[in-house]
Amino acid sequence: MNPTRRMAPLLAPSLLAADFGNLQSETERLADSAADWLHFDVMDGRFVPNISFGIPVLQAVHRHAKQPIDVHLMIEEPQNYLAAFRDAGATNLTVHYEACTHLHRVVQQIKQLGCRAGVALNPHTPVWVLEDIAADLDLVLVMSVNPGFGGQTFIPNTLRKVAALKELLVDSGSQALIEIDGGVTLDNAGALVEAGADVLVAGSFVFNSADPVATLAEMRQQLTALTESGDQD
Ligand SMILES: O=C(CO)[C@H](O)[C@H](O)COP(=O)(O)O
Repeated sequence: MNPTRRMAPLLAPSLLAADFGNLQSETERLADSAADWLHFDVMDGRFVPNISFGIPVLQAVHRHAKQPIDVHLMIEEPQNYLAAFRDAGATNLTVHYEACTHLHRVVQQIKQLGCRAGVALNPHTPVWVLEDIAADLDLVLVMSVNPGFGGQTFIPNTLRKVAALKELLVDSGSQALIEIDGGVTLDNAGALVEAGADVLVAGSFVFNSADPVATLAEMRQQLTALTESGDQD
């Protein structure tokens, strides 16, 4: 086996782009899809200029979900809500670097709750800020749009950033997964995986398509083919 080969990425459709009037059926139809995680975007109108949904909605989604729920907290003072989100069904809890003065403490709190600990970086935040905490992380979420809204255009600099992050994680001996969030489509997914992405979040591309389950299957098929062809190198 080629030691540098890429694994097919995990797929995490973002429920931000789902039909909120039918969240039960939206969640249930993903149950047997190619989705590995369900991505759940929490926005507070303070850290980001938009409000989405919170703890009671996560509880409701969790009742109908088969996949682990990947909770992305785009909120200020996330440390005050971690246990509530864990109790509501979060498997992964990702907080923003830019929202945490005491990031190390918050990461330890997430781990003590038994969740995977993730840290998200806004597009302007360089990856080197994670140098001294990388080894403690399970997940680094790279925002490839400015957080707050679905349906935005992918920021191309993300590719360079993912490659730099991959190098930092390897140098730190960190096993953290690299997750990309914002504007992900089949046009950029392959390049992201080549750069080092392990998890792809996709909202509009999946839910605005005619058949979200078929779109996820197509993503899975194309990205698996890409990673398998890398095996022959
Ligand atoms: O975190 C987010 C916005 O802050 C969304 O998860 C992200 O934008 C995914 O949506 P889309 O694929 O439509 O860009």
